[in-house]
Amino acid sequence: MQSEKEDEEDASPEEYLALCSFTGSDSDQLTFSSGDRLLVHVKTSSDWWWAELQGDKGYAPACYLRQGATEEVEDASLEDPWQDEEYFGSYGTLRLHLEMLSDKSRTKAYQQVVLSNSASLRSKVVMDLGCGTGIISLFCAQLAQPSVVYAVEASSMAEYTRQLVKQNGCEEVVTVLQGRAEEIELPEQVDILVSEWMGNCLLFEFMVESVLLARDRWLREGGVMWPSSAALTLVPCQANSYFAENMAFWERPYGLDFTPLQPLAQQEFFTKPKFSHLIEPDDCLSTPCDVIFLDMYTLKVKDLEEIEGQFQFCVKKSGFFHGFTAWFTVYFESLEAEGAAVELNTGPDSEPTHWKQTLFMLDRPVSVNAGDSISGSVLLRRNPIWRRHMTVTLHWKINGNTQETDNCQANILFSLYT
Ligand SMILES: N=C(N)NCC[C@H]1O[C@@H](n2cnc3c(N)ncnc32)[C@H](O)[C@@H]1O
Repeated sequence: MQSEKEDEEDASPEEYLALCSFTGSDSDQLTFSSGDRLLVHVKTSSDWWWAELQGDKGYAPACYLRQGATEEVEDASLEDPWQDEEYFGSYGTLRLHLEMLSDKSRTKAYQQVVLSNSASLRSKVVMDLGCGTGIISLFCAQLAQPSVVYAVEASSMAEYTRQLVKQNGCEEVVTVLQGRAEEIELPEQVDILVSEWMGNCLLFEFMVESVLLARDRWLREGGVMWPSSAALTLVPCQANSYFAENMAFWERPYGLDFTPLQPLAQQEFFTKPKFSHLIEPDDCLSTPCDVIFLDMYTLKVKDLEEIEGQFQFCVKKSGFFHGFTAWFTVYFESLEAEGAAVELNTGPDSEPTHWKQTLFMLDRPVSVNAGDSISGSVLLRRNPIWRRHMTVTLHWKINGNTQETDNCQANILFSLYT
């Protein structure tokens, strides 16, 4: 591999600054510290570059590198690391709100939460964080009798939300406040903090940070968080059609041999997550398992920097191990002592949601047999500069139960940003 890269290397490599430390997870990945200056020889893909540090060469994650001198990094901090203009700009138009409102599983789950707790919501003070068009606040006013709902929305959608509240006769109960939840002032503490904050792989967008800051500032002692907890679920899976469409395709297109393009296809298509993947239950090679659990009462903002979960899967049927699929479930505890929780499960056994699932492909498929074990860990690491982004690193190892399965292991790193 190194020799291939060497003859691809351009004459004038570019100098990049490491914005944070990275530990390479196998022989062809570089390890470097924040502040190191790397020479980038080949930008092999949008996510991985072939670089050099003090004579060592290997792949480096592009999102960790920034071109130019140190003062540029200070400039980076002057740029908005939350990219709020773009982020809240996107929520100022209807496209994303239409997608969320059209998602019946998601929206009806919140409606069910309000409905099944309507008696206990009487006279309560509610905060709907990131209310968007105000749908959850309108459910509260329509299906229960809270004393007030503070509907907080940072984007320009807030002015329309006010109109919707009036249009639906809820202005007595619902007060719309435009601003970031962590910056606005409320006249009182709240009994319930409800929010629909989940992004791809649960955490992408990191709106959850705003929810935690608002919890610490506005949720009264003994108040309720909706969702109350969240779980990220993982399963090793086959992805035959995705693999066929993006890799096998190059075997004999129109009777020609295009296989020299397969390494390019692997880099271009399989080194980034596939959002909105719909896994068939049959594609699961094992029983899915929750690898990360978040308690919304105890979770702290600093915990979000790195969240790690372990897994151990027993392969239940032979097939091709193409990758891992991830999804999440959030739970809404009942306001009544013995009441049943409501859950919103975005996995393959539930009605599809707009999040669907996320597929992480291996560099190359491994054939596995029933009884083999796939163990390892998943690490969600928040981007130290771009605060709505994160990387997902999957370390995995196969212990074959039979001679046929070659015992192998690898680590794959993915960057989650649009
Ligand atoms: N992944 C999601 N559920 N995104 C929903 C995001 C909704 O919450 C709004 N929002 C996100 N963060 C905040 C915040 N800190 N303060 C107020 N509104 C917010 C955003 O404008 C959009 O209407």
